[in-house]
Amino acid sequence: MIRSIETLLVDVPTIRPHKLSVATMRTQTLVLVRVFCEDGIEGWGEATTIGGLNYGDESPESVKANIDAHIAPLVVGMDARNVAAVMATIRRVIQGNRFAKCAIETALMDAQAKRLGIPLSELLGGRLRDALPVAWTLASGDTTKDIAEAQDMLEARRHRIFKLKIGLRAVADDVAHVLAIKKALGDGVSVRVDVNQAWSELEAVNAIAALEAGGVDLIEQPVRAGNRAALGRLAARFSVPIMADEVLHGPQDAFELACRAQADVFAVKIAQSGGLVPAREVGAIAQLAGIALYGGTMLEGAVGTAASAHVFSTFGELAFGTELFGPLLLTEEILAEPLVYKDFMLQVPTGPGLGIEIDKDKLAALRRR
Ligand SMILES: O=C(O)C[C@H]1C=CC(=O)O1
Ligand SMILES: [Mn+2]
Repeated sequence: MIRSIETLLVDVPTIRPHKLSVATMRTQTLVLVRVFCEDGIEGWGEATTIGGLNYGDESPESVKANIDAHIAPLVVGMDARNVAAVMATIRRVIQGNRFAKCAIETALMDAQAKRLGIPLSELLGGRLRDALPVAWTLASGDTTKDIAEAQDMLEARRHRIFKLKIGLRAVADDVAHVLAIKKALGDGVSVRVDVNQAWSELEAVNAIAALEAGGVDLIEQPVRAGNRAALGRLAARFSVPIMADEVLHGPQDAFELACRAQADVFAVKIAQSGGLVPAREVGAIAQLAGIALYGGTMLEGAVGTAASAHVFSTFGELAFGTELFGPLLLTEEILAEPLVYKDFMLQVPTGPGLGIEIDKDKLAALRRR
């Protein structure tokens, strides 16, 4: 039985300012959810977003308030061992709130997998890989600093895929910034851009032509999420793959984008999808439609990152790798044993549940009062 649900906000400074077209992050607010079950087992989930309400339509505070006031009272007392039934009730009764739903589903699945003594990935059909390629995002706002940062990552064998955050400056300046980085890093390194919806279709046409010619190998959400037709026209026009991110809020969007061939690649995010099972469904739709997969992040900490890793480990095809570097952007570690990043990959945890152990003293010291 689900005995109680606790929600925590944890503000952690980032290692440097992280500049997106929609926000400059200096701290990240982790939204953590802990489900206590009658049998003594507890599960953890996460509903972290980016930049308050700058990125998505749920904020850390709204997630906490809505879980505390609406979701927890709905499910306390239900059978914790029947995760599907609990989630079906939540999805029937609660509108929207995809991040909150994801955190609850993660915590319930963490608890259930611990109960069964298996890694969470095995509740989702089973893993096909034990390690995932991990991109790093260059977003210091400064070309020279970004190049130096990328070179350090290459040398440390931590990342060899780089995603550049653009869309804040004039288009020509952004293009020059990207091409300078691509030139400095060379052919063996994958350079991609994430525009976070900042361009008009016309700006996108001109910029993508230059980026494609310069060897950039992926263009993420160049135009606003509401303009799916423009995304589809860009996907048809260019050979460099166009990736859907903000437009993709779960299986229904995945289905519609796939039907209209409006993206070449899906950035699958567990929270944006509304949970771990819906994220698996987004992956299944992509695979049926011949759309390539990328494992995305909302810059979650260790809990959401581990949960994402379990989901992405079940994907048969993951052509563009992942960007599960969230914990590495933070100045504080909240796990007793950090997640393992080595040889350009994140190791998918192998222990029961999420396979992580929270440092509770650390959390107690960091949580918002
Ligand atoms: O993809 C996004 O839009 C959000 C996020 C992912 C990596 C990063 O730096 O920001
Ligand atoms: Mn993105």
